[in-house]
Amino acid sequence: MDIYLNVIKSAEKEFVHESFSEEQLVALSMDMFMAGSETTSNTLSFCFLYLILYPEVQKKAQDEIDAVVGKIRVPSLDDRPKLPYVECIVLESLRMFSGRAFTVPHRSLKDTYLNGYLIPKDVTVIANLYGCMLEEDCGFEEPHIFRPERFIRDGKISVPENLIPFGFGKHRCLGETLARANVFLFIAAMLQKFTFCAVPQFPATLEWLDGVTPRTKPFRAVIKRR
Ligand code: HEM
Repeated sequence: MDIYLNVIKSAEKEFVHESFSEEQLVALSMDMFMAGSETTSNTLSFCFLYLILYPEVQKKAQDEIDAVVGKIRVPSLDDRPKLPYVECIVLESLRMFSGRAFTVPHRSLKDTYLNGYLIPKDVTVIANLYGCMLEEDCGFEEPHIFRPERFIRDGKISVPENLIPFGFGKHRCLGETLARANVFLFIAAMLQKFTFCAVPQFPATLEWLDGVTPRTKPFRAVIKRR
């Protein structure tokens, strides 16, 4: 923001591209809020829906948080390397959210061959994230099961190359670091203090809604203080 404002101010002194204007800055700020808030909150909705449906995952994360952080101080980003299971819940939640989506549309700038297929100039190109992360033969074993352990190999976190919840290439999501940190802190802080349980009269289902980004259908939970 500061850099952008400085560039606008310097326009009086030197040539600056016309797209640097206050109007453009407002539009960009809106883009950041829209791209950042809905995606992060919908990832968290999928996360908590799955945690209710998979209580054993929740218990394992709580055991890890209790052992590393304890119950008094709030988890911080410094705890991240010591909470690999929570980190894997973040990855699995991103897979479940983004795996129900497509990337934003792009345009091919010139005739391009990809795996022998011609993609002509000026064609709209959209990557199918569902095909990469949730479809039956996408490379993840039993892709519809919420299984954070799938990312642990020989005791270490190992991320397969088709886990691409933030897209890939030049226009890969620029908010990835912020989003992953936020989702991690939210999950760790919530599970440290609360347990999320299903409500027998209103069983949660994996039905979801399409929109700008995918979201869960509203569901109920009993939240118990630990
Ligand atoms: C869990 C959270 C998030 C997910 C899953 C996510 C996912 C994505 C995906 C899939 C794309 C499209 C990439 C492509 O077309 O190849 C994208 C683009 C983008 N994201 Fe995110 N995003 C998240 C959070 C954020 C946050 C927090 C911000 C900003 C603070 C943000 C800003 C953007 C912007 C500006 C683009 C367009 C990038 C470009 O076209 O160059 N995102 N995001």
